[in-house]
Amino acid sequence: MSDASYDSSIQEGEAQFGDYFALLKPRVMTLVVFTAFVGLLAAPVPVHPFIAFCAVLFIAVGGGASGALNMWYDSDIDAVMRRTAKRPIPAGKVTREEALAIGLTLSVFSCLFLAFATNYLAGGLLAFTIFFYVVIYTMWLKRATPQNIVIGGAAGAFPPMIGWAAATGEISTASVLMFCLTFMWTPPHFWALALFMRSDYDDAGVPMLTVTHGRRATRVHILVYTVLLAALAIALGFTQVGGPVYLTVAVVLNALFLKGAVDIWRRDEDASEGDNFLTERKFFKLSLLYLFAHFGAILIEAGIDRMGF
Ligand code: HEM
Ligand SMILES: CC(C)=CCC/C(C)=C/CC/C(C)=C/COP(=O)(O)OP(=O)(O)O
Repeated sequence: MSDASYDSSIQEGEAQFGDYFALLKPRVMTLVVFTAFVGLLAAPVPVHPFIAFCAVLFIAVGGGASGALNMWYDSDIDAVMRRTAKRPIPAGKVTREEALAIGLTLSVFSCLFLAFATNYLAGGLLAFTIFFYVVIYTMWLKRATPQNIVIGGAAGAFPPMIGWAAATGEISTASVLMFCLTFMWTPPHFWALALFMRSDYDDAGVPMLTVTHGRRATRVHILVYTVLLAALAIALGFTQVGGPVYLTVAVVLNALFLKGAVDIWRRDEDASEGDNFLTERKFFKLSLLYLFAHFGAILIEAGIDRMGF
């Protein structure tokens, strides 16, 4: 369970708007929201621009709310890890109680508003996604098993399905395919970060794969998941979400991603310190471009379909 001991260091009135905003994990959520936006616009039904705007806004707020709840629960871990020690709660800017209140309030409002602005399925899916990230991943899996990312990754894969449901009121094959793409992408995305963050998870006692099975096994896992991801991503090119533009993007990016995974796999542990984990850092950055480009291509394909080409 989380420890609130450092809350005593909070000085009243110190928190600024930026500290509360940081609770929402805005940088991570930009790409999450983009995938939801693509899910919404790729759906083959016209959506009024104002409704589309509201839907994306409420999904963004719901995603942010789940980030605040994650920071509330994980404040003990965040205080120990270098990467997260400056977050608003461990930095003493925001109390755990404030983060909990903000997270719960925004969660309830975002789900209700999305349900009323679009439909109950979309609102329900958003609620389930928040529940999955906060309760299943953060409170349970993250501290329990090295498979935390593999199973918990489902949380981050739901947003395109939420967007699609907001537009259509349905779950369809196309939206499930988008889910699968993000789901398979999450483990290599995260394990690369775990590799170059080296001792962080070790210090915090979080059973990430790097900690429980070691760095060598993590490199092998990255390669295996990247091969599976490449097969899936290219196969999607021949489904209803794909087309020539998507296929071109998928072939190029999967070739680069596979090369990155092989470079990581071949890495000599002793060289790690010397080149400052450049290989892993590059792969992590490439993972962000990878998902952005695939979803961008899905959006272009939907636009081409709609124009009747
Ligand atoms: C459960 C699944 C996921 C895990 C465990 C995970 C883990 C992480 C972690 C630990 C970071 C570093 C964040 C930081 O230092 O604040 C990160 C960064 C990032 N993640 Fe993920 N991620 C997941 C899913 C996703 C998904 C689904 C997306 C987008 C669709 C995403 C997009 C990003 C982006 C854009 C960044 C870079 C943020 C920055 O520039 O600071 N992640 N991820
Ligand atoms: C719409 C909606 C509800 C979207 C949620 C999407 C989602 C689950 C994104 C996951 C993003 C993320 C930063 C995970 C970090 O894991 P972590 O919490 O272990 O990372 P940390 O160590 O940086 O806190």
